[in-house]
Amino acid sequence: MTPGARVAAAIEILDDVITSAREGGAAADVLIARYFKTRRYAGSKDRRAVREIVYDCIRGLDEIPANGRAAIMGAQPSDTLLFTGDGHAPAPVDPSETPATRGLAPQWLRARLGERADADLLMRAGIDLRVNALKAEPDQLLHLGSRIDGFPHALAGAPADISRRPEYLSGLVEVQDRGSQRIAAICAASAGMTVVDLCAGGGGKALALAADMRNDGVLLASDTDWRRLGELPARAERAGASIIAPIRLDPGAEIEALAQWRGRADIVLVDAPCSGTGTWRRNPEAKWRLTADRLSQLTILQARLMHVAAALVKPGGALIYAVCSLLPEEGSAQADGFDSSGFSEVSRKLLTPKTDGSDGFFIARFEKAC
Ligand SMILES: C[S@@+](CC[C@H](N)C(=O)[O-])C[C@H]1O[C@@H](n2cnc3c(N)ncnc32)[C@H](O)[C@@H]1O
Repeated sequence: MTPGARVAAAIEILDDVITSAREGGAAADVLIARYFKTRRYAGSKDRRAVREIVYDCIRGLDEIPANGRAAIMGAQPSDTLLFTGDGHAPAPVDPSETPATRGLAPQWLRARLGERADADLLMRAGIDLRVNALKAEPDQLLHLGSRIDGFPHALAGAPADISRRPEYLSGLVEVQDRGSQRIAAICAASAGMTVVDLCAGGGGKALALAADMRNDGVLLASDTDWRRLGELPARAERAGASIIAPIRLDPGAEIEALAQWRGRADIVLVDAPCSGTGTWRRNPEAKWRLTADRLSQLTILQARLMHVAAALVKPGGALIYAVCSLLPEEGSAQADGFDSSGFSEVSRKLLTPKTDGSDGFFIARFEKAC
């Protein structure tokens, strides 16, 4: 592909990314893969170059742009020189066209993030691994990454093809951001406990908890997204995690499904559904998908799930609340508003890409009086 053809391809993909962000469609990664599936003439260098243009545009613009051309004109003005109309290059710029504006995120979100609206939120992230303590020790796997101070199971800088490597396929390592590993550490699960991972999704944290429990005890992994939960058994098998019991929930009827565990859990993790503002390094277009309405629905759900979780904790047990968000309404305000009687907050932590090299997370631990 010529440089002009690459930019034209990026424009087409950006048009799709923009429509998809407006309509709640597929993520940018999926759209890029879909685009190239039907364009076999594009080599790996072309794909990489186009992908980079697309992501640089998404990272570099504040509000959702009018279209792909405006995105390139705003974020990569030098590429506008390739708008020549020759061959497969984009048509020349029309004087009526306005470039999109550069910036971190839409204005309303920047205002809510306040001082946390930092460029590091959108920097490219490396791949962190969690060494699966059920099967291996970090020192055996230093060829896959380097150790990170303060994260006993983590390796940083894993190769991009990690999911095809034998160490991954045989469950010695999981791909897991160090921030997620910190959440599991704050849970402090250990052998023999009863642990509930209330919002388990595909089980990333549940697998870390199973390793901390040394496969001894009861570990319930529940979620309302049955498809995501359905990924867990195969992942657990690969990791050798034998104590995870998936539980399908229906929204609004979580307590009923978990009734037999009321007041019995040593630890309940609420890895709550959230805006994902802490994961923009990996999904930068999420900044264009979030609306104030969606955010307020999420905060209502988060508060309700903390309430559900509180009912499951036994005297002397703990509730850990976590979100991959840096918005105060999903983090500190939720912790401040949690008023279940008998609980007291024992720690809270904000992880950010800038200070911790992790995705952005808010994590609070509450303990129930004995
Ligand atoms: C941040 S994700 C969890 C990620 C997961 N813990 C992991 O480590 O991979 C939040 C999850 O909450 C789930 N969720 C949404 N509403 C829920 C509800 N009412 N009860 C339980 N889980 C819910 C979503 O389906 C989603 O999987």
